[in-house]
Amino acid sequence: MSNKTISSVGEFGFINIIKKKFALQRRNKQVSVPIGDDCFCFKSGGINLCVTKDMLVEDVHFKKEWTYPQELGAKAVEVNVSDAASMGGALPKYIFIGLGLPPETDFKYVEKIYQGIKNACAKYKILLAGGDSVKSDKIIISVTVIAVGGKNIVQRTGAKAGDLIGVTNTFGNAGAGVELLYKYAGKRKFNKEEKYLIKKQNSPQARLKEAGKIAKYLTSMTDASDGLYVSLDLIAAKAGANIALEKIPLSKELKNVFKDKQKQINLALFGAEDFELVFTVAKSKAAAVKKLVPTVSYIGEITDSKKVKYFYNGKEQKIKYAGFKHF
Ligand SMILES: Nc1ncnc2c1ncn2[C@@H]1O[C@H](COP(=O)(O)OP(=O)(O)O)[C@@H](O)[C@H]1O
Ligand SMILES: Cc1ncc(C[n+]2csc(CCOP(=O)(O)OP(=O)(O)O)c2C)c(N)n1
Ligand SMILES: [Mg+2]
Repeated sequence: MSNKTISSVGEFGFINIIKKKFALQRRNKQVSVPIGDDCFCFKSGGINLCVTKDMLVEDVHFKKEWTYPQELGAKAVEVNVSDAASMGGALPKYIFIGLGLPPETDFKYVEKIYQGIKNACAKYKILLAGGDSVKSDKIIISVTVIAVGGKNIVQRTGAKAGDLIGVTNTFGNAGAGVELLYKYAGKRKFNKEEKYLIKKQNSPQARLKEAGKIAKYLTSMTDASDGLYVSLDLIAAKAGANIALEKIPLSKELKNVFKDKQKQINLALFGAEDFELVFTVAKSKAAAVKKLVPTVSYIGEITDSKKVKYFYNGKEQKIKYAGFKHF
């Protein structure tokens, strides 16, 4: 036994250790996308089934004072549907809900979480298939979604030099929302633009339809749960990329509430939880993708430099990771 802590190993370090430990077990012909992508996919009866799990934990992903329980239930579903969307619009079919609840939790509160889960499941035609319920110190919602992959499964890997890097919509809103909540919740009222940013934090919407429309054109894709910077590292780091920071789309609300340009860029790169898709596409197909999903912006290009380089109006900027860390 070593005396290392999980913090010193880090989230990604820990996942890599697990991947290695189970390497032999993964050599299986049915597996089409192994551990390490947004979903695990395996072939069954000629179709690809895609499975994903994401959790929401009180005081890590939300605070009870900041979020309605309905929003929480719906968000727990949306963040998982977002992982299915990232595989090229895999259609979510079944959901399992693991709940950890402090015994003194108001029953009405739990019912409202389930109302949120039900609303989101109805939106995507997902069937509740089971779960587990246990006592815990904090509220935990652990969701597993099983989805049916489309004809084109899109993985995080696959980007080629010369491909354009696209995003489905604006970045930084959800991070801005949570920053406002930390600073001002319970202290003062929020204005309309601030409320817009907070809504983006509490009620993210998976880009499932968009993903399905454009999947056949894409060479790689992921969803930006950990922020645009991490997503770009995931899809581009092995090849390399040049990113034009001034091209990252920002909402007018973000620009009005946070006037400083550098702050806007930091929120876009490191704010996280926007659940927009980040993808790559051959240049010749980029216009077709934009036509299908008009909110798409192209923010850079894949290179063969093995590094993600950032530029602002052509001038290179050194950017260091400054985002959320679980451990
Ligand atoms: N505790 C764990 N045990 C096994 N696999 C894990 C664990 N945590 C994360 N993973 C896997 O590591 C990969 C990356 O996880 P994560 O960064 O959470 O992805 P996502 O942002 O799509 O939720 C995924 O394949 C996920 O299933
Ligand atoms: C109370 C509170 N504090 C901090 C945050 C910010 N936050 C929590 S988790 C997270 C990163 C994304 O969550 P994770 O569980 O890593 O998602 P995954 O990549 O697995 O989909 C961020 C930015 C928040 N949403 N709420
Ligand atoms: Mg996850």
